[in-house]
Amino acid sequence: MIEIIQLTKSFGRCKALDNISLSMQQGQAISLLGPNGSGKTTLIKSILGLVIPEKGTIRINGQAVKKDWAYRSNIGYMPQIGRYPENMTIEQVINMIREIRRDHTVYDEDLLKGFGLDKVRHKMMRNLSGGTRQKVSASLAFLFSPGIYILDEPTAGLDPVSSELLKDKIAQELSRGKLVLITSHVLSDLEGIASHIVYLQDGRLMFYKSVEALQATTGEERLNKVIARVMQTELPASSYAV
Ligand SMILES: Nc1ncnc2c1ncn2[C@@H]1O[C@H](COP(=O)(O)OP(=O)(O)OP(=O)(O)O)[C@@H](O)[C@H]1O
Repeated sequence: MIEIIQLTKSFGRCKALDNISLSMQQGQAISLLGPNGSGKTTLIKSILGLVIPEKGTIRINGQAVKKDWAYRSNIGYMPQIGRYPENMTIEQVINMIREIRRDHTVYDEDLLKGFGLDKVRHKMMRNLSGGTRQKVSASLAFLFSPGIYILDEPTAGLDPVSSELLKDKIAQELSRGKLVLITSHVLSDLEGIASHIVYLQDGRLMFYKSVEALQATTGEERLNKVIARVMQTELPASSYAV
């Protein structure tokens, strides 16, 4: 469970997050949406402790995250752009991460094998295509079966078959009661996965609602139509809440 209470983060005069409060539960797939620069990555990085907010509280499973980084071992993070030592092979990178996470002895290698990375494990990271690099990032995020997944544009650069494989894996983890926080500008990629939508704009929370509720109020079925309809409508302040 992730609780965010009155979170504010500024970069100079730019308020990247403005008094954000959210509560996300296990078994939910929360899709973080909003235009470029609306604060999505800043919110994700705040949860991961990679950005330090000037105000507010973040609690993971009831524990405030300030200064205690142990909580991060329960989060599988797939960054927008994965950065790895370029002179290492895929296998060396995976082994290095396994070594860092020595506490784990059981691995979820579904994606690693499904993407066929075991067959190209001797390839140098510097020689990988963008999509293969994404596959490495996805495989690492899922390797330790965490309780929480934070996936930043996970399907960007993946071919359709790999994208479906990843979506199936996300659905499987959701059925096991995991919490998934996911950003994507491709709404069709979130179809059938997202249970809730968080919409940010200029660092502010515009709304946080279940997909079911949004479908009911807009009368639309498909996610891109739902969001388009919501954005056309002037939302009253009362509908911003969960
Ligand atoms: N390290 C930083 N230094 C200065 N400004 C930053 C920094 N990181 C983010 N910002 C600013 O904070 C705002 C929110 O950025 P953020 O990356 O969170 O947006 P986003 O919603 O993830 O965008 P995108 O959809 O393009 O990935 C932007 O105005 C951005 O320029």
